[in-house]
Amino acid sequence: MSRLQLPHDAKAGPTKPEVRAVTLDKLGLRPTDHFVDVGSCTGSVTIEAARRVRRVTAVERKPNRLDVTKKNLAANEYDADVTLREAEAPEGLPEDADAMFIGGSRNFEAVLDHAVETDVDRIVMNVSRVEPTGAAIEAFRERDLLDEVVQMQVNHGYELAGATSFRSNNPVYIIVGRRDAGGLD
Ligand SMILES: C[S@@+](CC[C@H](N)C(=O)[O-])C[C@H]1O[C@@H](n2cnc3c(N)ncnc32)[C@H](O)[C@@H]1O
Repeated sequence: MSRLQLPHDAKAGPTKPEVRAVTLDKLGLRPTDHFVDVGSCTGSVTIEAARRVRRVTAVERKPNRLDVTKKNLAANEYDADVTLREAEAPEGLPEDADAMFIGGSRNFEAVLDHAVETDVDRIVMNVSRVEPTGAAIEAFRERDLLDEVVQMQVNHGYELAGATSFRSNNPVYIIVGRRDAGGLD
């Protein structure tokens, strides 16, 4: 398939390509999965998942951002059946998801409760600020979901005085959860 295209922009996205790559790897998506993207925004994760699984539900609370998800989906090739829902999760979440990405952190505890109640197998949440990261790790731990926490910092090279220097992006914390996880090693 062609490279991911995101011709339409939205303020809070996209999840950066390198972070997406690790996030998708940790989600361990399978062709038979129903995947749910909480806070789809530009749709970058929705589209990547739609190329890997049979069914995707994208939930976004802001109508203008859900519209960006829709337009960016239209600019890409994918095979999945994709449902777009304008809602603030846990509202709008399906009852039969296998894997969930939480890119939007509002109500994340209630979202995790829904995931536990509906037996979601794999959950990944990305957070960039430190205090909410701590609260999210604790929420995963309390629900026996916590499997791994990855801190990721990406630096991109640029030319400086005829040589290469690096510009750093802010670090991102990738919290990886699995049903009945045993906690961190
Ligand atoms: C950091 S952005 C996610 C970026 C997205 N993964 C992308 O690649 O464009 C977070 C998004 O989640 C949405 N959001 C936050 N909490 C939400 C919730 N509980 N339900 C639905 N959307 C939510 C915000 O409106 C925002 O668009």
